[in-house]
Amino acid sequence: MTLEDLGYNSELENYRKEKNLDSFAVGRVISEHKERYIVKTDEKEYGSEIIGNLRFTAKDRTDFPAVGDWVAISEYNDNNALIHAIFPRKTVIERQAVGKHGEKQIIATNIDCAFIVQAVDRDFNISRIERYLTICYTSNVAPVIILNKIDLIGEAELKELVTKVQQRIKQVPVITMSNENMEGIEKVNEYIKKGETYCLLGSSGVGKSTLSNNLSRKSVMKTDTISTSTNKGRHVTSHRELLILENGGILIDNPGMREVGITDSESGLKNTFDTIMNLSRKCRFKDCTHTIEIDCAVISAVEDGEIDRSSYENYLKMEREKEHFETTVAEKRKKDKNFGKMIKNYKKQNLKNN
Ligand SMILES: Nc1nc2c(ncn2[C@@H]2O[C@H](COP(=O)(O)OP(=O)(O)OP(=O)(O)O)[C@@H](O)[C@H]2O)c(=O)[nH]1
Ligand SMILES: [Zn+2]
Repeated sequence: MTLEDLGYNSELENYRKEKNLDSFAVGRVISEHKERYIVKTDEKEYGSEIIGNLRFTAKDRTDFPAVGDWVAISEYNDNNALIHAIFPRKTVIERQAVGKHGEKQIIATNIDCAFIVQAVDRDFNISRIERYLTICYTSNVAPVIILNKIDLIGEAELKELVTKVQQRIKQVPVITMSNENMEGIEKVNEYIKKGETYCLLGSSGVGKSTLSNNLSRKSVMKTDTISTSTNKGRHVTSHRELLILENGGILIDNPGMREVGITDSESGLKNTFDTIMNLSRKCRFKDCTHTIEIDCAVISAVEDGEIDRSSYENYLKMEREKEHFETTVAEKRKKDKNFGKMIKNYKKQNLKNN
């Protein structure tokens, strides 16, 4: 195993030299659980935590390591290491943090290409594909659509589904496959290049784990857990979330990939709904919301059937989610600022009184 097998490249090596990180070892975060990280190097895996300085300078959760990150570490015993620095992230897939409005949570970093997996039976839903697509475009991750479980439907039905997808989503490759009879798996493999990192996005039950098993050398997914002793004498067991695939690609399979909410996804929405975006230039009002305005080019196009109505409705829904996220962030900032002011005044007051 070399670092290159894990996706290390000259860009990262240049950064290491530039920042004088030569005295540290380099590894990739392959799992995270409650601020304990498993970092894989070319030699072994370490249970790791971050150094105090990294914690104190962190502005929010996104400054903490995440699965997929490259990190500089120092070994402090055979099994454990300290994380001193996180290398710059090429891409970041993040979502609205569960239960914490206006906060982001990183799901995985440094992903080159995402497979958006959907099953052709009950799960099939183009709006959901558009949602994952928006997430990909927001994070600069190249998308590929996989329609799985094609063994469950007939050829004609499949053809119809593919046409439907391609009518609404242009310029994204669509692969049809089955884990059951292995049809189409080789088409998935064609997209996987050595040293590049991939992930599977999709709802529960669409066949992601089965597919990653089929793509990886060994069936390690659900069976293989690793146990790492911590400095506190505890044992942490965690699933490996990063796999090396048969043809040298790296696959991140992370539980967070199942439900991914919209954050500040301006660029993602623009790319996913490019037809709507292009048309909106023809609306009478510059700030047209394409809902109630007169002379709205988007509404006209929906009425003429030029834009699919469910695609339009999906766009409006995600736009609202995006706005909700942004408003919450703005309100939070204001609150934090007011709180900061209060502390400052309090300190001033204290100085005066003493
Ligand atoms: N008929 C059929 N069943 C499949 C196919 N792929 C997966 N399955 C079945 O679908 C079920 C769910 O598959 P998983 O691979 O666990 O799905 P998942 O997306 O990983 O689900 P989560 O782990 O909950 O996110 C299992 O019973 C699989 O055997 C397929 O191509 N055809
Ligand atoms: Zn409009």
